[in-house]
Amino acid sequence: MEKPCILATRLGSAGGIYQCFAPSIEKHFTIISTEEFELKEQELAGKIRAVFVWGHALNIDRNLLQSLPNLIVVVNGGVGVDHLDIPLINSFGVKVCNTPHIVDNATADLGMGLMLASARKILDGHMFSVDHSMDYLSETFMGNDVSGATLGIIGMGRIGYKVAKRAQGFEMKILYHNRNRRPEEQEQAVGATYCEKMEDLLKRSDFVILVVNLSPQTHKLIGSKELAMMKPTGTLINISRGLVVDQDALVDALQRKIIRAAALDVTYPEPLPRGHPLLSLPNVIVLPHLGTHTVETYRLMVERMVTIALAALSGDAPPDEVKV
Ligand SMILES: O=C(O)C(=O)CO
Repeated sequence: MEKPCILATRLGSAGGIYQCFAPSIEKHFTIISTEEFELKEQELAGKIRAVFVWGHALNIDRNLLQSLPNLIVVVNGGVGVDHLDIPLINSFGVKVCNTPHIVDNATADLGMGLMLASARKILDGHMFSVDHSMDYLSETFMGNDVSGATLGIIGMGRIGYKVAKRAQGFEMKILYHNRNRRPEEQEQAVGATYCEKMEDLLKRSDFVILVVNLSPQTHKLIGSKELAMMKPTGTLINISRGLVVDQDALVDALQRKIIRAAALDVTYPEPLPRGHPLLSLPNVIVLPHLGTHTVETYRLMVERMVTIALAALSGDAPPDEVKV
């Protein structure tokens, strides 16, 4: 029997780094890459039952949805679905699902990695080892302690909580700010103290990590006013979405030494264009949104995406449907 088709961004492209995950999809589906779809839209459109999407790689707009009459489900690899117009997709009778839980550890690990890399000048040290262009004893390499420092977590959902667990291992003092306070036993389990006002957290933290979803409430949540509340020795770490921070305000705060450092997995746009001021500032680390990028996490994520698509196609309620 002919397998149903899925339209997959990134995964399908020949030789793409995600090619190694294709076999678990191909057990059940034929993968149509976006490139192939563009070339043979007339022939393929009616066969596509699911779309697998990672981030902004595919714009699922009205035109695309109109061209896929038999589409049942859009499955997002990762938790954040701010790049998807869910009401529009649903208006075509198509469900949207994501893969929460699976990405939590990898994303929390990366947050810790950014904090350590920034505080301990790990990238500067590597650059020195490569080209010896700096003085080994220069203050460039003089870092700051993570152990014992105060970490402020803004957004205490699943990933924020995982960050807290890790920070506990580093004997950090942990503050958090969240729409809803966690039950006392959960706070105690990771030694986290609730700050009802974000301002308190900003003033008291050595490291502030952003772990919120992007929403109208969190859009540019951190601007010049909030940055000015941070300690001059403070570091901002962002593993949520670029747009949670006003990037111009961040550049200004770093240039004027209002805060000491920033470590960003996410920016807008992604990647930042060459020559962007954040890329040439000292004390700034910018990654190209690597939060979930581990072989193990991608393998689990792709398997989960297959499970979701199979459920949706068989008419069952798919797991992890995102409802708005
Ligand atoms: O899961 C997601 O949405 C992420 O962006 C993790 O970095």
